[in-house]
Amino acid sequence: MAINASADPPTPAITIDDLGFRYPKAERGVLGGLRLQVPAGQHLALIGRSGCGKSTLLSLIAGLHEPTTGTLSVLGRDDPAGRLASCAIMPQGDSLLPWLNLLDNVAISLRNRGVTRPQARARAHATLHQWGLADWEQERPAALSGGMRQRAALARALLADKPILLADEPLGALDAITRAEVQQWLRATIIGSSATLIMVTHDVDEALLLSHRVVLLAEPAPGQPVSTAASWPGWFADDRPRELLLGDPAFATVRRQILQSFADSGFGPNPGAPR
Ligand SMILES: Nc1ncnc2c1ncn2[C@@H]1O[C@H](COP(=O)(O)OP(=O)(O)OP(=O)(O)O)[C@@H](O)[C@H]1O
Repeated sequence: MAINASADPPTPAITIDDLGFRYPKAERGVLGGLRLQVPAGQHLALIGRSGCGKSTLLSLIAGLHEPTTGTLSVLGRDDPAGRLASCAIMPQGDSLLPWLNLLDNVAISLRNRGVTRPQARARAHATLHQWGLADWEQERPAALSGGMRQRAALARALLADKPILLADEPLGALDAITRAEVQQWLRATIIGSSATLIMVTHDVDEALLLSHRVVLLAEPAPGQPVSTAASWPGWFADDRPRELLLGDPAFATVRRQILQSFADSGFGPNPGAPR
């Protein structure tokens, strides 16, 4: 990941101003008064209680929904087609196609961009090789571990070569040990990507490890639409190994602050949520 070293402020890839959104026929809005700027190349982690609107926000950015109020632009385009054209989407789960082998699952991103089948397969093979998955490229997703599937899904999303990657709980289905391994691997792998990443996660450590900034979405008061409640710097630019970062007292302090803010945001429907 290139760190912007110039004195100029980084160009925003995504600008969200006073955004509100209500699903058709819903009694109340999901999001309201939301403001957010994501500089190009930044990794942003979105956290918030279940049902607070994180996936909805990703869909809005990708042009799959339209704001009810306010504005939202992606690389200067506010029309849905223009927003969608800039975004690769990694939905919850790995979303690999079960009837295709790994090679064709990854190659599909390039085929969608008009690349010929042989060329798409050659590039997919090179990527799978680079990511340690080439030995499994003829296997179907069901024959692979969860960690392998997630890596393949990420390879597919990155090969789409879009400037913005929207990932909805990309590691959510993994067990704790595999998840830690994939987090470490991801830190090393996406370091060279210039993509702007917006990632939803329920894991505060993961949010801090994989992002430059962590943003909490929460209701400002009970029953009100969710907005941006707070944000903290993330640790993605710190290249120390994951275990060292987790043991760093400064990291632990920010993690505590985030968990406290999360607890204080407990107006939502979660049973037993602290008030
Ligand atoms: N298609 C839809 N129509 C109506 N309401 C919806 C629709 N999709 C989501 N919602 C509602 O919008 C709210 C936000 O949902 P969303 O999936 O964005 O939350 P989330 O923060 O991503 O949740 P989670 O962390 O559990 O995945 C929820 O109350 C949900 O029930």
